[in-house]
Amino acid sequence: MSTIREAGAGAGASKVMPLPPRAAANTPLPLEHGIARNPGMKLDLGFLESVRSVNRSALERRVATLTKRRSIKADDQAAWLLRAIACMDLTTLNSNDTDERVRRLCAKAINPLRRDIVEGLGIADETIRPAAVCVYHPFVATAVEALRGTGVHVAAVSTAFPHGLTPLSTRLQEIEASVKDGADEIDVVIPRGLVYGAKWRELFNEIVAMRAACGDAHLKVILGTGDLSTLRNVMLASMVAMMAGADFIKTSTGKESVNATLPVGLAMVRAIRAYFEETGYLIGFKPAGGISTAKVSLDWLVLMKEELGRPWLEPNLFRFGASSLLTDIERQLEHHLTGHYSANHRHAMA
Ligand SMILES: O=C[C@H](O)COP(=O)(O)O
Repeated sequence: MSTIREAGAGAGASKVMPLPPRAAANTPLPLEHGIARNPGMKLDLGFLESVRSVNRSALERRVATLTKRRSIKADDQAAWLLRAIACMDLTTLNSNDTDERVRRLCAKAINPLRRDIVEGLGIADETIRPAAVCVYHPFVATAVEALRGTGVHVAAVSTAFPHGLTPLSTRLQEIEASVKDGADEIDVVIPRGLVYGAKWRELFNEIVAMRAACGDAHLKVILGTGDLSTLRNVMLASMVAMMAGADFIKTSTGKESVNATLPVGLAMVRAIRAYFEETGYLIGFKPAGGISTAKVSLDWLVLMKEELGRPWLEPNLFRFGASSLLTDIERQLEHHLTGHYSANHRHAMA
């Protein structure tokens, strides 16, 4: 039987960026899991203006180094894949979603791995589940009911997902309705035009209002990076979202023609680091869209570990937004145990 070591303790564990010391100097607000919630700050236009350009080839080189030179093998890999499940927002955002489909997805979230795999891995006494199920607003109440008492959060995509193009008042009402139905995480999408027009103040004010509408629900701000044209825009939009009080910044809706990519993710992660160095607050990161293989999920985990450190391997600071990743992870874990791959249809819907 395999022995599972804690993800982050084995391969890929070297050269972790030490956390800068400023966190201890702050006295931020208490929050569940011991992470202080980002209260936001004043919009710092001077900082934004100081960001001239972002070096794409340097980011690409860094990503190549991280993903090619660091491979995670065997038992370490199984542990990291279990970590990927724990950091997952198991998602369905389709035009043909139904209550029944959402209930099935919630059942999968409660038991993400087949019994024989759980027993084979020797983790029957552990509870490994995705961090959240992510749905459209009409299915929030269904998901809340199906997941009650399990510890799995319910995330709703709000604010005219995936484009963000309705009046702000309508988008705020959407958030309030999802919170009222029981969503404790709200994924909002920004109107990309505010970024093209460098309307940073307007973007900031919108996100501040969204954060207020969320109340205690956590706010994930989706940038739609595939639409933002430049890495500088990605960096600036990331900073504005964090200054406005985002708990997480998220790459994509999954509906853009280009979704989560590692170099763009790295630019956002560097923005998280800069915000941390400025304020002492730890902001979460959620790559989403097109992350469907176990191998790619490992690349993202290594990136987080190497760039930000161990705290960003926890679900309170890192999530995958993914609709089909769990299926491949389950297949890889079965392969780890048996040496064989089974067909996708042998794994319950994810
Ligand atoms: O926020 C999550 C994404 O919409 C999921 O995208 P995906 O279906 O490509 O995994």
